Amino acid sequence: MTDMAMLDGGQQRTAAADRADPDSSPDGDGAVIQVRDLRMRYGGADVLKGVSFTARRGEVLTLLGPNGAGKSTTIEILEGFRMRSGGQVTVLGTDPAHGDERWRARLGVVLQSWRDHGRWKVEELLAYLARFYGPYSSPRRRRPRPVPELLETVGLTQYAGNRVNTLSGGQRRRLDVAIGIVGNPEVLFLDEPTAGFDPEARRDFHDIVHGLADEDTTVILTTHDLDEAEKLADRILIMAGGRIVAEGSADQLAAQVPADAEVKWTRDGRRFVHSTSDATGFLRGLLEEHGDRIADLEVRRASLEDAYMTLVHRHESGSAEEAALEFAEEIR
Ligand SMILES: Nc1ncnc2c1ncn2[C@@H]1O[C@H](COP(=O)(O)OP(=O)(O)OP(=O)(O)O)[C@@H](O)[C@H]1O
Repeated sequence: MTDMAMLDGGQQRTAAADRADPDSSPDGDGAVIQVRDLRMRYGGADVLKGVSFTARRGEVLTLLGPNGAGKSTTIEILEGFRMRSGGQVTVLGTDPAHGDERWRARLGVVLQSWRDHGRWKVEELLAYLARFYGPYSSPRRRRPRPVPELLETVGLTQYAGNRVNTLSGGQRRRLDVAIGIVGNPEVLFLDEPTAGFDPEARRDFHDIVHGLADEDTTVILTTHDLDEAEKLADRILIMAGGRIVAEGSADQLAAQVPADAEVKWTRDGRRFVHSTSDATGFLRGLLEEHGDRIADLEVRRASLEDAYMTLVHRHESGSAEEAALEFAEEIR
């Protein structure tokens, strides 16, 4: 379903929508999203095998995992675009399988690049979409965002009058993001949002996500960019084989894997590199032996990339179930 199809129903809203406050509280403990034992089966294949997690208001959660891990399927179920095979899911207190237009108006979705309406001008398209959100505005959450502000936020002001089909790939992706946030969502879903972004656009996008989180928007995003996950996420969920095999901040994840630190230095103009499980002891010995002759010293500890690679390799060598069980033990 496209955003447009999703929004067309919203046009039929009655005055009742204007009267009610669409911003009800999240679930009692502050959880905006609750997922318990989520399962998905396509034909005979189980692609989600019991996924559980929660997301709080204003939290940025990143789903990481190799191709086919089940990230998009999870997100699409939360968005209400896909019916699950089992488990319990609530988003803003509603089961996505039964979400109505009011509920949808509180979500923002950035799917694959916006391909329809190529002949529309950027600001016309945004203004058109914006008006569907008006009936769902509330004192706590104004809807929609004003289009000029939106254009400024995503860096498209100078392209406001351009037709959508003349935008570059990265500019279109910026437009996708603008479409995702035009309704000032409480929960924003982003499926690989920065694919095709240049470094500056990527940094602008990171600023947008931080700004949204500051406004108490919960952001769930998938990415294959570990650096991006590290920069953006309050919490990272690593998925493999239809399960969450690890969860935590980038630092917490890095601490979970046994990985050596890498020590680099120069001595008498020569460059050296050494891997060690005891960086402190190694450095003590190095300085005792060579003292002032050591220069350009760098110590690189295990990173998110190390943690990710270790978990993915475990999965590829068939021990994802073990990793998931270990993880389940840890959080018990
Ligand atoms: N409509 C479908 N019918 C059958 N199988 C599907 C369908 N959609 C997805 N799958 C399968 O479900 C599994 C999970 O797919 P999903 O798209 O959720 O993975 P992903 O983690 O998002 O991958 P990627 O990183 O490649 O986007 C894959 O094995 C995929 O082939």
